[in-house]
Amino acid sequence: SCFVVEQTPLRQCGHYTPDLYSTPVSKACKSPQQPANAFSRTWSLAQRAVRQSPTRGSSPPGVAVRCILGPVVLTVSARLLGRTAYCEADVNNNIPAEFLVKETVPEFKWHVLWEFVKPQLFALIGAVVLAFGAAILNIQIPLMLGDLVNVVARFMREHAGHYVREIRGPALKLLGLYGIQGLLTCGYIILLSQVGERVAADMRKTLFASLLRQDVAFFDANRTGQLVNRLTADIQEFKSSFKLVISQGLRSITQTVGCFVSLYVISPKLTGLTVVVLPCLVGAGALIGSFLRKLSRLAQEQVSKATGVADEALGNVRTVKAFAMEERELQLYAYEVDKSCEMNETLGSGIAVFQGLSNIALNCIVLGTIFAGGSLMAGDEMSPGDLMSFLVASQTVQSWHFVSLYIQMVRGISSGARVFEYLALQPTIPVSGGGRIPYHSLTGRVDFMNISFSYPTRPGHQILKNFNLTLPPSKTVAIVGESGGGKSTVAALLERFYDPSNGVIMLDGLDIRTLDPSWLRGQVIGFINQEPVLFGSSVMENIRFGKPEATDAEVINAAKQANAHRFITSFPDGYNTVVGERGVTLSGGQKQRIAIARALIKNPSILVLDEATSALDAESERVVQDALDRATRGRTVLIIAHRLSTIQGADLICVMSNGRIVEAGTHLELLAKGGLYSDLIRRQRAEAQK
Ligand SMILES: Nc1ncnc2c1ncn2[C@@H]1O[C@H](COP(=O)(O)OP(=O)(O)OP(=O)(O)O)[C@@H](O)[C@H]1O
Repeated sequence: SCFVVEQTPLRQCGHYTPDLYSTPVSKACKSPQQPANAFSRTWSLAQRAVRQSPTRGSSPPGVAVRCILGPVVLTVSARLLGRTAYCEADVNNNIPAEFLVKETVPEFKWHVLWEFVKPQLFALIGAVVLAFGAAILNIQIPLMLGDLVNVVARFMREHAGHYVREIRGPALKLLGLYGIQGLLTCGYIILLSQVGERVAADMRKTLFASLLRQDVAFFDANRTGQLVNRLTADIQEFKSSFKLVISQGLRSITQTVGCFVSLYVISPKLTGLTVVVLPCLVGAGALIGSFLRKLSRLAQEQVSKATGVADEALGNVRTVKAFAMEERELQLYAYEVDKSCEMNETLGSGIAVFQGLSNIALNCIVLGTIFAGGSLMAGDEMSPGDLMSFLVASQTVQSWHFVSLYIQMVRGISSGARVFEYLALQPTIPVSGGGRIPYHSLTGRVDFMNISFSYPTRPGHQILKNFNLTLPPSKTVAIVGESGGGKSTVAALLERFYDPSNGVIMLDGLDIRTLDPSWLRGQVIGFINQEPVLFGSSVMENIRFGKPEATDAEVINAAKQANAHRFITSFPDGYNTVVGERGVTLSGGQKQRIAIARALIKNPSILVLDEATSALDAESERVVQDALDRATRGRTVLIIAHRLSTIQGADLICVMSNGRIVEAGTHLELLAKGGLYSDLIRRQRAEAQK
């Protein structure tokens, strides 16, 4: 019998196996029955068999039997060892606790799986046919071994003819069969690996696209880590199960004839031979193994890289959405996923070659044993039937595999169902689609009309109540008010991160729900917030995020407008300076100015500044404020402000309280009024003097 070595994490149990599916070895080794135990159990069974089971024929158990069957037992033991560990590894696969303990299990949708499998149908059918062929050969091989033994037996009985000449024919036939079996095994594993990797890659891309499409409210309700896990752990689990169930399931069903073997024999004489042969095989296996492990590590690193891209995009989804960059993030992710798909396919092929070679090697041990042991049969110490029954039985110890297969199938189905659950989600706010206003006729007037709003995650907590506000074209309007009063919520509604529960937001007299959100966010509104989020790429790429098609000259021009050009060019790598994850290598003021350049490069008609300078020290604030003053010229501007000093020049200042505007006017008008605004000013001055 052959087994899929790729999924047998024996490495740290003292045996080599490449871990394609990254099953944690510690878990695999912690299986209730250690492989070493399996080996000694097989060994002791073999000894008992020698003591308790005399051969059915007249020949006494003697040297010949031991010489022939000893290495065969070792071979089969080695296989059983692998098999046992394999089964246990399956049972102890690495499913994080959160995935094992689930209150509700979503339904597995076969038609969705079909959509992913359909493009790989030919490869899948090929894999099934080859696997089936390998399984049929696995049944044939012991029978042919029996024929071979009969030739040997006849020669022993009749002592006629030339031994080597007589045995050559069946031996070559068997050798050919081993070769074909190895090829079939190699072929179906390559195909299955290809199908598994491509289905998984397609699932990852589709799931990522589906996640990026979701509303901001969806991300309020779900933890990014969990989403990323669905992209990684769940799909990985599903892929492993998919491959395993097809390969092992098919073979087990085909090969398990229902017979259990209890004929294990020791051959002290041939143990010496085995001691010479096995280390060579183990050495060769270890060599190939280390190569495959390296491949496996690289492939896993690539998978993590892809996950990193997804994690960053999903973690910064507001920024991605504010720049309508869902499509670009999807492309970046698809690129990394395709790379990891390619590496995993190479790894799969390596494992397949290893599997084929190990099958040939192991089978050749059996052949060698019979070849060598045949000469010992001359002593009539064993009947051919005994040998046959042993050989056949060694091929049929597969039935215990069904249990682990079933467990793996259940895991695969629940992982798949969790993935499909997110694929089926439909956002309430589409990413794109809807009307656009031609650039030359867009004035940038915004009207919030009778807006009421509660966040979907807190439906009982009303943030805005009959909120009314107009942003006149090319004017600057500032909103001030107590913290948590709903100022940022106004900006989020304008960006269409959420839709109001009641009321309408108009852009140039058109309900923004009828407009294309991708156009609105990508071209009309420039959004700069208190803690700008940068991506871990170069300064150039970060600014270009605002307009992917921008030339270098446009990027530099935007940086100049944002007062950023001088500090960028002072870096040794200039615009190619990599800013580190989330821009950690830059100061707050530098990050802010790059964010301003990123917003300005798309030349937005409306600029939303959400406390853009409140996190900066006085010097940085001055430079950034200077950049903002330049940036706001000629645009409709909404400033959400905490520090009242920065908004005194605004055309209109609105004071928010209890979800609505309670005061509005210029700085001087509001001061003269002596209401809430002048209170805020007084309080802030008092705090500054402390
Ligand atoms: N994503 C969200 N989900 C649920 N509630 C939210 C969400 N974002 C904000 N809130 C709640 O909405 C209310 C208004 O928040 P918002 O950020 O609009 O206030 P703010 O006036 O901008 O406050 P600050 O000046 O402190 O930034 C707060 O009570 C806040 O807890």
